Amino acid sequence: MENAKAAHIDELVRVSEGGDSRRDGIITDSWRRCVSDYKLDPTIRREAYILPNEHLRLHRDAMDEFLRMARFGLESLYHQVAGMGYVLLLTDHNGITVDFIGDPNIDDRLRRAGLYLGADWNEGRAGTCAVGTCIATGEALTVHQSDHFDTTHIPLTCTSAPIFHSGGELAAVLDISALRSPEPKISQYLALQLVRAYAHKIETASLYNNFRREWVVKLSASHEFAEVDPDFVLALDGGGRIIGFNSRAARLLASEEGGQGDGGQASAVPGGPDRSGLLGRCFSDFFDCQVDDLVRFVRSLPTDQRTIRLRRSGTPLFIQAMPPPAVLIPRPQAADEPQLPPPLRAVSGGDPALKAVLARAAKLVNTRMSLLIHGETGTGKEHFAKALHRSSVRAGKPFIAVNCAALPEALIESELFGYEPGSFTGATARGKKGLILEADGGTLFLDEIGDMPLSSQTRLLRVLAEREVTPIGRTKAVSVDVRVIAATHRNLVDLVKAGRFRDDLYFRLNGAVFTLPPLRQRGDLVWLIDRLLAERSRHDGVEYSIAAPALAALRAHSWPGNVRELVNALDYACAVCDDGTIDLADLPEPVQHSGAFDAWPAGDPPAADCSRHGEEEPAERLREVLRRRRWNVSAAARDLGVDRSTIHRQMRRYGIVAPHRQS
Ligand SMILES: Nc1ncnc2c1ncn2[C@@H]1O[C@H](COP(=O)(O)OP(=O)(O)OP(=O)(O)O)[C@@H](O)[C@H]1O
Repeated sequence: MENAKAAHIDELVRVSEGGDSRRDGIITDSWRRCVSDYKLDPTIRREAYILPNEHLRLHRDAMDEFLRMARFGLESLYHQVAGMGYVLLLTDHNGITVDFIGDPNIDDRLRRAGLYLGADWNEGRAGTCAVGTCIATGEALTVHQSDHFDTTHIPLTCTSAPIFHSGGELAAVLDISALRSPEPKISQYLALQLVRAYAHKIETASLYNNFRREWVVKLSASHEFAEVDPDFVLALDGGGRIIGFNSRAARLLASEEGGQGDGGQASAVPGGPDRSGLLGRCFSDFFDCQVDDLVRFVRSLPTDQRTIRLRRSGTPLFIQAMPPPAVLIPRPQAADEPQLPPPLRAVSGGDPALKAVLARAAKLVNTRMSLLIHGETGTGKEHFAKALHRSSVRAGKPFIAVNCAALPEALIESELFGYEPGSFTGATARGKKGLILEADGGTLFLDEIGDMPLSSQTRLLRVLAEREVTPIGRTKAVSVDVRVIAATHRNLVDLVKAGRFRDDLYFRLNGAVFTLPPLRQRGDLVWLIDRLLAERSRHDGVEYSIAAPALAALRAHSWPGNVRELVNALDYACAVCDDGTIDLADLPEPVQHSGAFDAWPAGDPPAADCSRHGEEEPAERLREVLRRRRWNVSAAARDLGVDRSTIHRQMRRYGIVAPHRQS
């Protein structure tokens, strides 16, 4: 053994003085650095150095989030090599071991060898070693037995790979080491491939984590792997500029710049990723694809047809583009907004027309006045009536809803007013209380009141005027305390004119008329989608989210069935989507096909979609996105999942002018 050490020192001295060596160049270069740069003396043995706990804590704290994220990668790798005598180390960019997994049965031996938490493997202190030399070169490598500079470490075999931050700086080193191993260095070849693969996984996971709110482009030579395990990953800002990359992407683009076009062989370019040149460069400088075309790739093109080419080498790559998730932020209540009772506040996300309706309704919740709600089918008339009821002092009493259009004319009176036992043919022996009396103390909601027969209207009028009901077959009236809220999608004035609706009933009802806007005019569609999905998530125990193209299609749809249609569309989408993410293809056909991508670029959105009170909200939203993206139209288009021409058209429509174009 002593002879072996002496021979090792001889070799070190000879090589560091410029002599030949059969070792890898990366090892002999490191030996020479150790002697000339770090002034290490090969004849002096240095034991492994373990940092005191308080110093180690500082190193760990500095990379807390990264450590949490990398831990899963470490554990999966350890699982792969369990029982083979390996220890896993994760060091920071200084070579300090900040995480470690090893066999606790040999804890003491590992600690003595420096294969332990807190060990310092910087090349300047430990000499040539896998971690230190990996830090010095940016390369993955194996430092096997006598490759080590310091004779203390000669028994070890250590293999390391670098993990880079998304901007190219070294973040950490992943190392897999063993106290003993077979003599030939080739025995560590698989360890080298494994450690490279896991370093790549951790690096890419960290990139996804850092750029959750930006475009992430995944590229691979194989379409099957482009989604699940891409080689090359880039993060782009809204303007299509590169704001992050994994090291394979950096190597690929660096080699493309150098004209070598290595076709994506990740390890072909020595020296680690290009740390300076990529950030801020345009995606389209490197690929034959304008960044605006990325939108196309998140749509329904089959994965095996989603290819782009590197501009210089022409190498084809399969692409997957992940748009930023839709930003669904509930609007905070402005300080000057009137305080609404919570059930009424929950009806709107800030649509101006609806806000005015709710503010007026809040003042009337506890009056005895009858109310009339007008609005297209599915606009939420009953929903609003319930919110009024829940906001009132009657909240603890019944809310009885009657659909006048669904009740047969012959039954409407007996259902509403009730009857005495045996008062008419077909009457039950026990009689019936009637819905109006059922609602005593509470609210009676008469849906589709325009369909109520004239005779019933007369009796209803009496209930409203005299606050009493006379059940069929009874002579004496029963007093009743109900708040009547009626609703209709019809024009009651036209019905009055046609003699089909009593004018005195109309006048009694129309003291307080609320008109609910159709969904296509509401400016709080995104809020409503968010709210409905949150409800659904709570109900199903699944966290639903919505992809930008799907959101764009929902925005572009004209919603003839109003909120009911939206509820149904989202129910359907939640049922068919995978992993809780609603994509364009998960929406019902009619919604998909009136989506922004199909309908808007060809022409303006339907004029009816933006009538007066609906306009403020989308205009403000568009202005906000443009401001956030510093008036970069392409970036705003990508955020909203539409194309640039749509944004320009919408800007003209709402009179929005970028500050640098204002005269
Ligand atoms: N603001 C809202 N928030 C959540 N869900 C809503 C909202 N408004 C309406 N809905 C839902 O939309 C659907 C239709 O609402 P509702 O039945 O109240 O409409 P309507 O105008 O009374 O319909 P119709 O005229 O056909 O009777 C219901 O499932 C309701 O729960």
